[in-house]
Amino acid sequence: MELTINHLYKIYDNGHQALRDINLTIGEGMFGLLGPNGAGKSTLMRILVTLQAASSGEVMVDGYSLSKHRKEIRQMIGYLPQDFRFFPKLKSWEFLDYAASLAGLKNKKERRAEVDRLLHQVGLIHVRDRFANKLSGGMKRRLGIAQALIGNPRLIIVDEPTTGLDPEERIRFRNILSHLSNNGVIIILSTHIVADISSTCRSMALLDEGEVHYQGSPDEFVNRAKGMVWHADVGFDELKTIKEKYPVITTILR
Ligand SMILES: Nc1ncnc2c1ncn2[C@@H]1O[C@H](COP(=O)(O)OP(=O)(O)OP(=O)(O)O)[C@@H](O)[C@H]1O
Repeated sequence: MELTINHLYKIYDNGHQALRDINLTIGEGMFGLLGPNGAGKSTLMRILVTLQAASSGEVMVDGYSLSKHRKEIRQMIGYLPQDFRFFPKLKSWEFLDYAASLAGLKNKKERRAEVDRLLHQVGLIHVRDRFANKLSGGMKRRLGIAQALIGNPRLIIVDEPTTGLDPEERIRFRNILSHLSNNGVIIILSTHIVADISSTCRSMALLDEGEVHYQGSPDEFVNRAKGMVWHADVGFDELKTIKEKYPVITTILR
């Protein structure tokens, strides 16, 4: 299983160039995509899951071309979008059951078994009867990843799943992904948070203003940055000034 991105560009209708000549080769395991707000991470992810077309360039997944074999590639994909919402008034298991039936699991008994397997996998079996929109933030993200796992996808794309989670839930979520990544699948994790990547990903890319600025191992990335990285809580105006003076690796909106 391999994903290759060659000379990918995205220019929005308003002329904004969101991706510029992206070239990446991503193998099995967990791949981290790091970058500040507006770097182009979600744009890249939406292109990879076929929700949005690139302006030019090519993506190959396991020998299939994204432009020519959308159907085949869609069958391989599990996706947790950044702004994932649940239907109100559905219990956790009902939500997954509905998502599984949309995904083509017609047999009711098999579907129920699959739903319980997924709930176990993400540590939510004890809240299977709780309404999905009443779960904690971390539980909601785990239910989101459970829906992304329906049909055993081989390419799992997760867009900023840990933003806003407390440290314990963040680690729990990372561990679920890390565990999944040992099964011959590709997991692409987009995040603002360096620790999400350094603790779990085999390789990574740093994206900023639509361009790849680093590609390689998280260890090397952290080593290169040692002694040169600062953390600061700043307002929008101050951030502008800082950006003019220093390279900003990542930003988190509070
Ligand atoms: N539909 C659109 N039309 C025009 N510009 C867009 C559109 N969607 C996104 N953009 C712009 O493209 C750039 C990249 O956006 P994108 O959402 O991919 O960034 P991101 O790295 O995911 O940021 P965040 O972490 O804030 O979600 C941003 O400057 C954004 O304003």
